[in-house]
Amino acid sequence: MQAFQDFYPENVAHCYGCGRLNADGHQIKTFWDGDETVTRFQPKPEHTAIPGFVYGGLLASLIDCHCTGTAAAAMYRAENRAMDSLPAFRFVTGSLQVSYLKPTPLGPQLEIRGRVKEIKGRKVVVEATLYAEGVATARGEVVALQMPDSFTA
Ligand SMILES: CCCCCCCCCCCCCCCC(=O)SCCNC(=O)CCNC(=O)[C@H](O)C(C)(C)COP(=O)(O)OP(=O)(O)OC[C@H]1O[C@@H](n2cnc3c(N)ncnc32)[C@H](O)[C@@H]1OP(=O)(O)O
Repeated sequence: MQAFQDFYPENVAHCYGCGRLNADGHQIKTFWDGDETVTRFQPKPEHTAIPGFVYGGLLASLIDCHCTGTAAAAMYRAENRAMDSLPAFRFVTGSLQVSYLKPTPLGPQLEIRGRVKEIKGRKVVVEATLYAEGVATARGEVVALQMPDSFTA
């Protein structure tokens, strides 16, 4: 099954968090699960904050890219379009808010689940919860905006 990120056009597929063409990046993969979206990610030992626990910046990055991917997929769904149809929707982060609820243990695979809160014009608001072994350890919200033309290099 193809992930949302597998549909990103080449010129927006280098993001450190989600770009499939960024060999050194996280290359997250996000899928629909009913009305929710899900990403699973295995942190590495170098993603340490305090020994035994995951660095919060990584968690923010996972939530960020999970939500921008969800925003793009949700816009396709709202318009009843296939994700490989043109023109492509491209989203960037307007704002990213993260609350760290509990320390996130380093070791288990993490699961991020997202839900679309609002679609309005070029804006999609997505909320996400990050779980370690079924326990919610972080929660976030992203305001994703369709990328203006000025963003392309
Ligand atoms: C699946 C198939 C694939 C298809 C293909 C997909 C490609 C998918 C590529 C992904 C690629 C990786 C993405 C990674 C995530 C980053 O790491 S992206 C990098 C970090 N983000 C940035 O650098 C963004 C920099 N900021 C900007 O470029 C501009 O400020 C923005 C965010 C585009 C907004 O500017 P704008 O479009 O002129 O916004 P504007 O028209 O003023 O406002 C529109 C609405 O958004 C709201 N808004 C605007 N800015 C903000 C803000 N900063 N905070 C909150 N709300 C805001 C406004 O209040 C307004 O809301 P309403 O009044 O309509 O309710």
